[in-house]
Amino acid sequence: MATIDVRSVRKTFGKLVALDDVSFSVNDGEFFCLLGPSGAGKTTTLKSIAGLVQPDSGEVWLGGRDAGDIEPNHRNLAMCFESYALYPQHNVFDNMASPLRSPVLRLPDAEVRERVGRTAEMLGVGHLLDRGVDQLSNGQRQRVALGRVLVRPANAYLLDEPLSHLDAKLRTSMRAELKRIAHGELNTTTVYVTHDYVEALSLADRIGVIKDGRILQVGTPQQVWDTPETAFVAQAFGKPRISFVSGGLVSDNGTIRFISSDGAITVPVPDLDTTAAAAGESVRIGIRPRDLVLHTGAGAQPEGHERLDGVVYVLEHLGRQTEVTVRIGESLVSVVAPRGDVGGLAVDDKVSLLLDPATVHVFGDSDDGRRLTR
Ligand SMILES: Nc1ncnc2c1ncn2[C@@H]1O[C@H](COP(=O)(O)OP(=O)(O)OP(=O)(O)O)[C@@H](O)[C@H]1O
Repeated sequence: MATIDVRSVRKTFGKLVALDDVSFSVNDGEFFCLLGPSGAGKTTTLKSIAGLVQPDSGEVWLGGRDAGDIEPNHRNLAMCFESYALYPQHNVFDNMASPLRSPVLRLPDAEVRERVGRTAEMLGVGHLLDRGVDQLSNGQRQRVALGRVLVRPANAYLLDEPLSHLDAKLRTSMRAELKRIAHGELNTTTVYVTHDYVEALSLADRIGVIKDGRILQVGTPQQVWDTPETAFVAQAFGKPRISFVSGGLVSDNGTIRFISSDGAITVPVPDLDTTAAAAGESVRIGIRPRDLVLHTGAGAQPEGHERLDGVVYVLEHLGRQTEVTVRIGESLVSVVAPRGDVGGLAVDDKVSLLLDPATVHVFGDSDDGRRLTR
């Protein structure tokens, strides 16, 4: 069983705490994405699993065995780190075959041919095996580099931003292929490091969100999107980003409402976790731009929706849609609207936003503020 258990791992470099009590488990065959900003500790976590970094404390278990007892080159993990190079003087076949011919594996020629052929087909470079790597496009080169990792028989793959050097278009197409491979032919435990939330949402079975060396949340893409545990996790997903408004909770005839600090925004909070928060508490609410509807006067207001009145602050066209940032009192709240709906709009025009209170996220009033809605 190629399970990976990271248990309370702490790693410091001098005074810097790179990993602070990091724990998570990856199931056999699972595709696990570690998502976080630069410097969060993603690579250090991967290197701790690989045995290339020695934790100060805590343990890594592989397949139910304490990896502290297993030398790094006996852990049977295939890794690809951000900066990998191909051998420019060799063709695609030899580049992909080299890990299999290494002293650790030394597979027989027939098996090398079979594995390289199969992996190259899987990555769409089967027709390029005889080609020199200096005659490949960037995207083809990236596939070959990934192929060098995936060709190896391994208990798990550790992939560190394997698509980061590709331009946006190639990234999107490689992401789609990786998704197909990860959930089809690959079927091997994988830890995939990225700072790109779209990559994590589209590839992962589960995502671990890491910041400042701490795991903030582990969950399926649906879970981290629907019920982010902290304000930081909420703003790590989605573009445009979730809008935050600070204020407090008040009791109003038995229901709890949120009121912004300047009193300009007030919405009921039907899903408040009353064991965690009560009236009088300072909080911030998060509203995702796609959970709002822009209302410009025409048409009836849907039942159960709150209406927030404001003025257009910024209009930004995103192809067929437009991000409209609306100023409501002192708060800025974004909404994404079909471009056709904003045709005549200009800065300072009066608009309303319609909001279903069930979509409002409530957090404690700081970046680390915990989720207070169920
Ligand atoms: N060998 C080292 N010596 C000193 N500090 C290090 C070392 N390796 C990592 N760090 C520091 O530890 C922290 C975590 O680094 P790490 O490379 O794990 O982050 P990351 O999330 O992978 O970032 P990025 O996305 O930029 O690669 C950073 O502050 C980094 O500067």
